[in-house]
Amino acid sequence: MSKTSILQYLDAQALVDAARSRFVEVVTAAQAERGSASVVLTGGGTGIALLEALRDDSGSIDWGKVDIYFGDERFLPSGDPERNEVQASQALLDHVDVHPDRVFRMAASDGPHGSDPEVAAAAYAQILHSRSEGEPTPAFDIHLLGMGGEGHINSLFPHTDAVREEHSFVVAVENSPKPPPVRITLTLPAVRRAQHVWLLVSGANKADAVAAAVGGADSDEVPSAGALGTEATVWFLDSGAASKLDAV
Ligand SMILES: O=C(O)[C@H](O)[C@@H](O)[C@H](O)[C@H](O)COP(=O)(O)O
Repeated sequence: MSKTSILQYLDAQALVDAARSRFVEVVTAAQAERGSASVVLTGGGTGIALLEALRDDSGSIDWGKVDIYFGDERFLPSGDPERNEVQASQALLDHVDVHPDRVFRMAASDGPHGSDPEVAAAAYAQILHSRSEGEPTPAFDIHLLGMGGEGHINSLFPHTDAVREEHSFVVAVENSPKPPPVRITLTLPAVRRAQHVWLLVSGANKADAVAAAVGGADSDEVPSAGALGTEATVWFLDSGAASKLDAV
């Protein structure tokens, strides 16, 4: 059973700094052990802030030996500033020596798989399978996650087919309550393939969802409750996001 840790920080900056140094630790340890690492990036303000922090101080990470995946993507034309991969590139990927063949972006709506998000989702699932020697996906070293105020992670929102998906590892979402409406997302089975699942959550508006998830809510109600790593699940919280947790 994976261990869940709840780490509280004064503010979002301290949260991001702590996550950055742990990210460097885990990735460099994976590279020392097997020569490479695999990480899943997330969109959203806190997730992107972590990428910016890594750009400024990524320690001894050999970025050319990191496989980079995305937890979800807004299904928009390539280059659209709303796309997570565009924001991740501006924050980090354009500034470090990633290997272009080891960055796995989810398709754009004007990409090679056309305008059908289901086709694009299936194509990404195939990429994950092709990178994992017979397994459905790689055993990602780290899956980064932001969380919305109602507990969504990636593009998995409460009471949806996507959050209830138990078999597919990548699905299309066509009615996201968080704009834009059409997205591609890893599912909970995919999130749970990661050794380390990290939730980066800042703001008092998320405190209820944090308390519910940590308190054992059902993932259909609070999707982040279903985000569990095979080795460890870590909640990186600022004081606002942690403000509804019972005093220890
Ligand atoms: O594509 C997305 O929108 C993100 O993947 C989404 O899951 C995000 O992480 C949360 O909405 C939290 O976003 P903030 O950190 O900006 O609140």
